[in-house]
Amino acid sequence: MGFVMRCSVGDFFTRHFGREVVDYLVDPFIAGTSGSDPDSVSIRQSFPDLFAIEESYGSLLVGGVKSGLKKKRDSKNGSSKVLSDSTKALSTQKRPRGSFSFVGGMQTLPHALSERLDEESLELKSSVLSLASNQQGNPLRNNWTITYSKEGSQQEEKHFDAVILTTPLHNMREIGVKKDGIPYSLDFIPEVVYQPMSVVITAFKESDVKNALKGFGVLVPRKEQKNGFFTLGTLFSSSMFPDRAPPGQVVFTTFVGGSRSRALASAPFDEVKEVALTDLRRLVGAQGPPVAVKHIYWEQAFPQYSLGYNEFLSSLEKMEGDLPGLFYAGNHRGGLSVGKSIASGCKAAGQVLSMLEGTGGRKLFTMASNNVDTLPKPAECKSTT
Ligand SMILES: C=Cc1c2[nH]c(c1C)Cc1[nH]c(c(CCC(=O)O)c1C)Cc1[nH]c(c(C)c1CCC(=O)O)Cc1[nH]c(c(C)c1C=C)C2
Repeated sequence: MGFVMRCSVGDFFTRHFGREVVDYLVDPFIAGTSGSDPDSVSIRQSFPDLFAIEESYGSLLVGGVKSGLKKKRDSKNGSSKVLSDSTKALSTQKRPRGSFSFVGGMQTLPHALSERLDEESLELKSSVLSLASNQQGNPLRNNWTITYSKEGSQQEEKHFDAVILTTPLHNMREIGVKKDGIPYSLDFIPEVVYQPMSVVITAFKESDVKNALKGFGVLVPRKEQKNGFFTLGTLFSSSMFPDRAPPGQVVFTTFVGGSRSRALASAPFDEVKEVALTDLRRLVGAQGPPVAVKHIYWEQAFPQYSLGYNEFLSSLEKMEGDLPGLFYAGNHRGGLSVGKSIASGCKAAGQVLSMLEGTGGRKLFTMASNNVDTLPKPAECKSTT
């Protein structure tokens, strides 16, 4: 059981389908959904349905057939029995999938959120220096003290009933947490690996791109490095979201780096741009110079859902148990996507509300980042897909 719990996506698919499937199907999928690689990520987190089938039936084929038959039987009988955790995963109804964005890009979301907050509730360009909890007295009233400095100026202190933390965990270690005046060590929380990523956005004249840009984009298997392809993949951004390019132009978003090439992710602009343009020429037939190029480097773009992810989750639960009123949410709890991150935040907000219910508590501090440095401007918020 321990082996299955810590099994990687690569091991799992190699065992069931062989290494070629891993190299040419699973590897690009993992790169395109996390910037990681099949041998470093947990099967349990990445493919929970397949994990549950193997756990329940010992075989994907037998499990697939039996769970299919069971589903048929259940729907025939109108059965609404309480299901075990593993069979719940198998019977969960398909949710609609796909990418989404907003008119004006993803920044529209934080803009819209900031618009709804008054000035006093939103502290930007601030560094949190310490988080201190005082469990004596009424445990649910004002027992969190946040010390922070705004734009490097003098320290300020504020008191809250609850704190939702969404920073990467290494930020939290830097901040330092205290419980009843004594430092509370977070050393029991396993280290989280973050993938670095360079994102290169290029615009071309439509007439300079030979290939038809059908679908989401293109993903590159790691094995293709031997043939001189060094990007992870490219999204056809203006095919997915037409408002991203003016008429007569197309826009690509190319990803470089991740666990596949950490050093390349942080290479200088000219080098990363050349890698992106070389692949674009060969993959989509982009000719001539691009109309525009933009490069963004994210030192810690995505947290990796490593093999020990379950131990990581247990340690978060221990921390929240030890420090009542502190909740952890974000893209390393329950999924990387924007939708799952929003769901994680909503869940934490719900937990705070139920904790405060009946206590008269009201004050809530959400620490979205230790390094927020731009004041978002309000913008229209419309879903495009
Ligand atoms: C090539 C690199 C990357 C591309 N997108 C991302 C990277 C690292 C980032 C990313 N894409 C998705 C997620 C959310 C994953 C999740 O937890 O749900 C993240 C962090 C979504 C996604 N991207 C692709 C698929 C199939 C999905 C899942 C969609 C769904 O759940 O329905 C494929 C894909 N990603 C990229 C390309 C070029 C591509 C396919 C052509 C770029």
